[in-house]
Amino acid sequence: MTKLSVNINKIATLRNARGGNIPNVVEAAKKIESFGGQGITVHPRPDERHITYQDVRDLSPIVKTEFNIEGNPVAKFINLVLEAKPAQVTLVPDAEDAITSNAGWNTIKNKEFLQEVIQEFKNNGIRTSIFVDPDKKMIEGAVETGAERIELYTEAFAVKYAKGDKTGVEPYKKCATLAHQLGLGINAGHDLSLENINYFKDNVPYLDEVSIGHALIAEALYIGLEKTIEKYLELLK
Ligand SMILES: CC(=O)[C@@H](O)[C@H](O)COP(=O)(O)O
Ligand SMILES: NCC(=O)COP(=O)(O)O
Repeated sequence: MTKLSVNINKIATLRNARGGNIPNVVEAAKKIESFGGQGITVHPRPDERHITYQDVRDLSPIVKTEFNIEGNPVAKFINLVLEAKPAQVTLVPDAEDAITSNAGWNTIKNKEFLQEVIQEFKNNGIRTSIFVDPDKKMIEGAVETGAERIELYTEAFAVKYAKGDKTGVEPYKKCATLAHQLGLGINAGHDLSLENINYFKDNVPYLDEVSIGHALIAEALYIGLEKTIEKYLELLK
């Protein structure tokens, strides 16, 4: 079974639009868990445009499933993660001004840096995952960093799938098989949705977990959060 971790960034985006506390991200996380969500993902960005550092501190004691914090491991982020002690940290090489995550790590060029950061998280009992493009060389490089998992960056698959081109899944199949052979766990995320998740899941082996936010929160506007989560869980069985 592939676990569903719900990314709640967009709930914070809505809250921040008015500056108050509606919707409340802590209450939303509790509801998501009560609806069957198997994890909560947040991606605090340096400008705190959605999830704030304080949100991470508030969520940390209340998340009962798997708490996953994503971000670029700059000093401020590392300190926050060490304080929050989530089950998993996902390292993403996103630039400060990027509108959203737009590339995976070059695991070869950044090997020493990643080894150092990953070791620090491991010493603190936090599972590490690194965001990578579906490129075999980057998967081989990921093993060298000491990360326990990779998160396959699924935007390229999602873009092709939306155009009716199902071949976009091929590199993901190959990379997931290789990653599994090399002993890595496999997560995936970015632009996954009710439209494409079933095809991805059925075609990519050894998928431990997907984190889904943007589409899931948008879909919930039409059919409600509970029903949306139910549908994902059914498609991920
Ligand atoms: C790491 C990743 O894939 C991103 O999808 C991310 O977590 C979403 O971030 P935004 O909500 O800021 O677009
Ligand atoms: N790691 C990917 C994630 O958490 C959610 O990405 P998206 O569904 O908001 O594109």
